[in-house]
Amino acid sequence: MAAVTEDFLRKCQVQHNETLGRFVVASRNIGAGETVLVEQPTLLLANNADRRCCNCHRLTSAFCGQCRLMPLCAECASHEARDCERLANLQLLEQQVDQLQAHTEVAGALKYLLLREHTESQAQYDELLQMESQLAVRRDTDIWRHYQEQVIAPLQATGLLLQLHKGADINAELLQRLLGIADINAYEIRAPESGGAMRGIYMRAALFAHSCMPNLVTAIDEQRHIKVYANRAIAAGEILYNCYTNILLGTEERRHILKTGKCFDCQCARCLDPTELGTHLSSFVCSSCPGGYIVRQPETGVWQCLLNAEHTLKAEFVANVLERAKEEVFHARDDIYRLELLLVKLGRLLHGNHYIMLDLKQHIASILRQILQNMAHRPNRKVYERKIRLCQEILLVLKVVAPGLNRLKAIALYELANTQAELGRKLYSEQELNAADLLIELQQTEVMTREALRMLLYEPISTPEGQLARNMLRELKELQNDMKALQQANDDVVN
Ligand SMILES: C[S@@+](CC[C@H](N)C(=O)[O-])C[C@H]1O[C@@H](n2cnc3c(N)ncnc32)[C@H](O)[C@@H]1O
Repeated sequence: MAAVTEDFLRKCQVQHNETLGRFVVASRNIGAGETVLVEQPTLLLANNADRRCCNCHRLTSAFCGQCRLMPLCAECASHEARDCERLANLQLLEQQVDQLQAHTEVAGALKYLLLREHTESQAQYDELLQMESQLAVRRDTDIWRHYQEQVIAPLQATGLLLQLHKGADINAELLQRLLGIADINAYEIRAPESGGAMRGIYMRAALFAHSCMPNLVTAIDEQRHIKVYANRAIAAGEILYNCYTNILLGTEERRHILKTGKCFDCQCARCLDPTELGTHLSSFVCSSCPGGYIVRQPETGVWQCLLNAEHTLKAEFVANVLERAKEEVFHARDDIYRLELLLVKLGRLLHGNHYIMLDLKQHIASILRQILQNMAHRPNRKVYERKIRLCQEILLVLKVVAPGLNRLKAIALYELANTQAELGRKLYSEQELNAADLLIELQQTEVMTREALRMLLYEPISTPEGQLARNMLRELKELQNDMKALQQANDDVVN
């Protein structure tokens, strides 16, 4: 595969303005689901503080026996030969090697620097240097000082830099720039171990601007190729937006992540609307007004009731409640009774759609899924109904903040469809539903499953969502067979 597919060149145009820096615009109409870009990573990096094998990317504490500077796990015999050879040729004393090995983040910086060591990768390095680093904003901040201590000082102290190509040019400023480029532009990608994360630098995919209501979806497959596709129809001239944060966080949290991690203030429609487009993902309950909700006014930062502006909350109180709520959610993890109690308790303070309430609901729904999958638990009707309700509540919010094709929405819809079908079958087997009623239930399941499948069709096959889409297709066929059999049974009864 070419580093960047033709799609990008045919459908996109890179522009520049004061606010966004470089950004991407659709140069022609793009249909929902249409691919905008498929790209290989230029660099794969461990998250700061993780040490990963530079060949297989598993966590490791071992180093390559040849170059001694790149992490290499016991199962991998070698890594990229030209890099290994280049590093092995450096004149370093044992204690200097020890010093470099002791600083985990040095390996990531070396990956950048190695690009400028080889003529074949010089162009990539030059292109990389054009990426946004937010050097001015990050200067003298905590992360700046951290990199100075953990990466720059060891590289300078050991004299390694001076042995590289035009080594005298590699000063602290250049290194901060390279490290900033990784922080500002990298995509989080799945690491080999379950639940682990690492980072990938994709030079074209990094150009998309951010919105909390994006018009793009990104998916990263097993080979770590990124695929970017439209989540809705996009007209020529529209800016293409990705979402750099979790879409189900509240405005203050999303903006905090964007400010501290990516160094900008998001001004999208969702961030500027105190009710978050009516979802109330950040709203508090007003204890004085029945049905009143307290929201943060973006211009003043004041937390005010929508029904009576004199009813306010102090920002410190809000921050305190949220901090304690997050702690309680964390401690209640996996305990469905504690989670349900917490939902009731927090529901007195937070809107039912508040992002912490949604997080709780997602936890409870996933525990219920496990209970329902294990028939030994003999779940009763209430368990099914509870899960159905939770899925519906989560979906209501997702439909607003993620109106187009969206993985989370697809999964929630599939969960809902499945649970409804299971409940229908259970009631039928207990003779509480007749064949005609079950048929109606299954017809609804079919509609929902098709809709969920439609949203996952564009996912690369080797992603978990791509696999889910395959399973859904199989289940849809089984469902259609069941429906035919039921229809037959029903017709026989009627005739
Ligand atoms: C991943 S880079 C995007 C490409 C970058 N604009 C460039 O010129 O290389 C992220 C940076 O783009 C800018 N940016 C992206 N989305 C933005 C937005 N919605 N509002 C303001 N700045 C944004 C910020 O400077 C941010 O640090």
